[in-house]
Amino acid sequence: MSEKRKLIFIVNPAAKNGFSLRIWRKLSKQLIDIPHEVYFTEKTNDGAKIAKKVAMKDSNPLLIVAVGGDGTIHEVINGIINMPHVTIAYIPAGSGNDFARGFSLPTDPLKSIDFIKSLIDSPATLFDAGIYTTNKSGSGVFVNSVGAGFDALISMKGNRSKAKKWLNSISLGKLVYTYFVITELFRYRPTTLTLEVDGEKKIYEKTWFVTISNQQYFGGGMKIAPHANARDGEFNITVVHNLSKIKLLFIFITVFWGGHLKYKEVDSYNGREISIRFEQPVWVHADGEDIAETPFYVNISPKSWRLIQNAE
Ligand SMILES: Nc1ncnc2c1ncn2[C@@H]1O[C@H](COP(=O)(O)OP(=O)(O)OP(=O)(O)O)[C@@H](O)[C@H]1O
Repeated sequence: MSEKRKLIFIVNPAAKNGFSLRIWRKLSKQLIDIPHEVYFTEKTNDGAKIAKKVAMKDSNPLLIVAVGGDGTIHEVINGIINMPHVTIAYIPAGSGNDFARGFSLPTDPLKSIDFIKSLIDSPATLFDAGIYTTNKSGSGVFVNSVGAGFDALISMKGNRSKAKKWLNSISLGKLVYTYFVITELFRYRPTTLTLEVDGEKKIYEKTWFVTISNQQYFGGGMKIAPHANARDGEFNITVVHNLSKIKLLFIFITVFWGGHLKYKEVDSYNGREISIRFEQPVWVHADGEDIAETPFYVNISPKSWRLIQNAE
């Protein structure tokens, strides 16, 4: 069913080291004749707070467009989960863009505005989200993936790196992650992982990481979960365990096209309720944002948010 939506933009001016703001300045010129409101985030978690506030004060149909990277869309969806009058659209202006890839959206921000303008009042698609709960930092929503172990460590190191800012300014921000993969590989000690998936216990020795995916991509274009489907009411779980550092590096390369699944050290299956515990606490990320340490718990929230996705 088609509905008349109020258009709201939430812009993270800092995403990809200011690229997002430059994009927004260009895009806003194409919006002169369309009524809309704009809000700018100033710090972490503003995306969730602004989205929630806007959605709570207006019960009419809203189209909230997040402008920024995966962290920005992560925050905005956290603010509007389970609010049926809100539909989301996205302009990718960050360094990773896994959300745009995984939800089949245009990855060129300048093309996204035409896409959004043409579909502003068209029917939206309902998608699943994941809910994580940690012991120390409470709970939250994710739409791409959560992960614990080596991948979350690399994500944390990359997010905190000063070099990422500088490299982003010359569009080479992803190199930071490759650098940390290589340096941290020699320090990291894989440990025993205990998963409980829909009531079934699974123990993996020498585990590098576990990723629980709602859609296929993570880490800036790596196809970690080729079988993930954000509309099937399930997560796809990937465990990488019991392999040498050299083989991990080799498998790391194959993840870009999803070739890693054929190796015996990579386990992959679906699940809905998962508890994750490592022998020693390890880092946890949600949609590439650092959130906590293990243990934590994840469950699916089926069809809990709406996205302008395509013309069909
Ligand atoms: N005005 C601001 N100044 C500084 N940081 C901000 C501001 N607004 C939001 N943030 C924070 O910026 C962080 C990064 O944003 P985002 O993830 O969208 O961009 P990115 O890191 O460039 O892209 P990606 O996650 O796709 O690699 C988020 O954690 C967000 O909370």
